[in-house]
Amino acid sequence: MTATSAYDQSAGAAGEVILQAEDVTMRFGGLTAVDSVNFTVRRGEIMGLIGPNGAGKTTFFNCLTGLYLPTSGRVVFDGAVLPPKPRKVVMAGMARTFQNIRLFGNMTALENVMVGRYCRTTTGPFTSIIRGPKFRRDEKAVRERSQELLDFVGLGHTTDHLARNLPYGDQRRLEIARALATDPKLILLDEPTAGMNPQETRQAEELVFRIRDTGLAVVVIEHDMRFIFNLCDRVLCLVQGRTLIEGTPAEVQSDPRVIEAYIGTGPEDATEPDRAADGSEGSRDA
Ligand SMILES: Nc1ncnc2c1ncn2[C@@H]1O[C@H](COP(=O)(O)OP(=O)(O)OP(=O)(O)O)[C@@H](O)[C@H]1O
Repeated sequence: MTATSAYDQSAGAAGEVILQAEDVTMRFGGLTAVDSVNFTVRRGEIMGLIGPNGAGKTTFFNCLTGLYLPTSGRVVFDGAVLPPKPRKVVMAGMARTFQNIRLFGNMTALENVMVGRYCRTTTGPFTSIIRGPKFRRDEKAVRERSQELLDFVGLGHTTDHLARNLPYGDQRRLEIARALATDPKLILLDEPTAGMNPQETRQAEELVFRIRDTGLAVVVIEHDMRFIFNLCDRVLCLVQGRTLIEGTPAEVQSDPRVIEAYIGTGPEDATEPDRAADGSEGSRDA
C-alpha cells in the first residue's frame, strides 16, 4: 500500500485555512457523539475522516456542513461562522455529497448538474416566467458550464441520459459534478466509493486528485482504508467521538491504536484493515 499520493508535490503547497472546527462537541440527549474535536483544512488539501462504526464521523460531518449546530464549539468556514441553513452554506462555497445517492432520477445527467448551477444565477422569478433575454443568457451559461463539469468528471457522453439509467459509479460522479456546479471552495464527500467496483474506485480516486488540483479543499469520509491512505494528505481518526490521532496517512496507518480501534468494535470492523491490505474495495453503506 502506498502511504503517499502521486500528487504530494501539490499537496505540499496547501494554502490558507478554509475550514476550522474548534472544540466541536455534539450531544444527543445524554449521548456525546462528537467530543471536543479540532480540525483544520487548507485550500488545496485532501483531508480524510475515518473511524469505526458509531465513531461520530457523520455527526461531525453534519456539524462541518452546517446541518447541525454544535452543542458547543464552533465551525469557521472561510473566516465566518456559518448559520445552519443549507442554502447559505452552499452560497458561502461549501458543497457536499451524501452516503446515499440523491439524484433526480427522471432528469437527465445535464439537468441534474444544472440544478446545482442555478444557485449561482441571478435571474429573478419574473424574468424566468417571461423568458426574457437575461433568462436566455443565464440559461445558456448554466448549460455550458454544466456540460463542462460533466466532461470534467468523465461523463461528457451522458448529457441526455436519465440519471437513473446510469451505472452506479457514474451516478456517484454525477453527484460530484452537481456539487461542483455550485462553485465550491471546499467539497465534502461522504463515502464516495460506497458500492463501487475496484475500477470505479480508481476512477474516483483520480477524480478527487483532479478536483484538488483545481485549488479546492476536499474532505472525505470513507471506510475503504486503501482509498483513504492513497488519497489524503492528512487523516483524522475518530473513536467514540474523540480524536484518536490526526496525521499523515503513514502516521495514522502505522499507529497500533487505529488497528485496535477497528478490531475492538466487532467482527465487521475487524475486516477493515484486511480489506485495505488486500486491495479490495470498501463498499459498505451505513
Ligand atoms: N440524530 C441522532 N440522534 C441520536 N443519536 C445519534 C444521532 N445521530 C447519531 N447518533 C449517535 O451518535 C453516535 C455517532 O454516530 P455517527 O452516525 O455520527 O457515527 P459514524 O462514525 O458516522 O458511524 P457509521 O460509520 O456507522 O456511519 C452513534 O452512537 C449514533 O447512534
